[in-house]
Amino acid sequence: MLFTDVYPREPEPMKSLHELTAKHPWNVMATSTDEGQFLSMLLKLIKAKNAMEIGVYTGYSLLATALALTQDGKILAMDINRENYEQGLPIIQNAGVSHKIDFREGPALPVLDQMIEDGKYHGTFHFIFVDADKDNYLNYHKRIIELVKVGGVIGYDNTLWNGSVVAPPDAPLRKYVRFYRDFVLELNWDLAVDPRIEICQLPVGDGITLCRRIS
Ligand SMILES: C[S@@+](CC[C@H](N)C(=O)[O-])C[C@H]1O[C@@H](n2cnc3c(N)ncnc32)[C@H](O)[C@@H]1O
Repeated sequence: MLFTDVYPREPEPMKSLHELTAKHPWNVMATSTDEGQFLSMLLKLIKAKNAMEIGVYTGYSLLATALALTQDGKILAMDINRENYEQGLPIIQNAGVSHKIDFREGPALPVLDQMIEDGKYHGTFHFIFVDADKDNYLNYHKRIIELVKVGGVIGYDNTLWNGSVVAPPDAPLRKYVRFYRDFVLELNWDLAVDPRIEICQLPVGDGITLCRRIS
């Protein structure tokens, strides 16, 4: 992400990053480390085999994940929009990893509910990446904490939410950033006190919080 994505657009010449951060210090929280590279490294380190992704879009993080899973790895990928997934699919196919992907079109919550009800998926996922509707992150957490293995990892994307999580209440935020900020803040608070996990919030991309299930 570029700092120009974070900073409210103004009809005036671009200022230096120094000037912007001096005026709105939360901008420094917007970083540009590549999320795909990070996921790839993490998944290889933990030797992830069974993964899930909520929020696929055109499949950038999905491709990084599918490439990094073990040879026999599988990823359940969910998104309400198949068209976007299909746009990126040729690249996934060229990379030779499409056989690892089980794509389901539709909202993720009912699928998770079904998996919980089935019982056989409890504690089976090595890695779960959540990058979808921010207002549902806590609903996802309630469910996927049951589905991830003890010792496995959940990654929540956008937990710095354009740096807005530390912006003052009257900060000039874009409308959608302001709308979802409270949901992200609530998630961050809840994760911080959840005794079932240990967490680490990283300034990768727009902020990724890793949660290792400990009980
Ligand atoms: C930020 S994009 C995902 C980007 C992708 N993870 C990447 O890094 O390349 C968010 C996606 O979440 C999807 N989404 C929104 N609400 C959803 C829901 N209730 N269930 C599943 N996917 C949803 C959107 O359709 C969108 O494609």
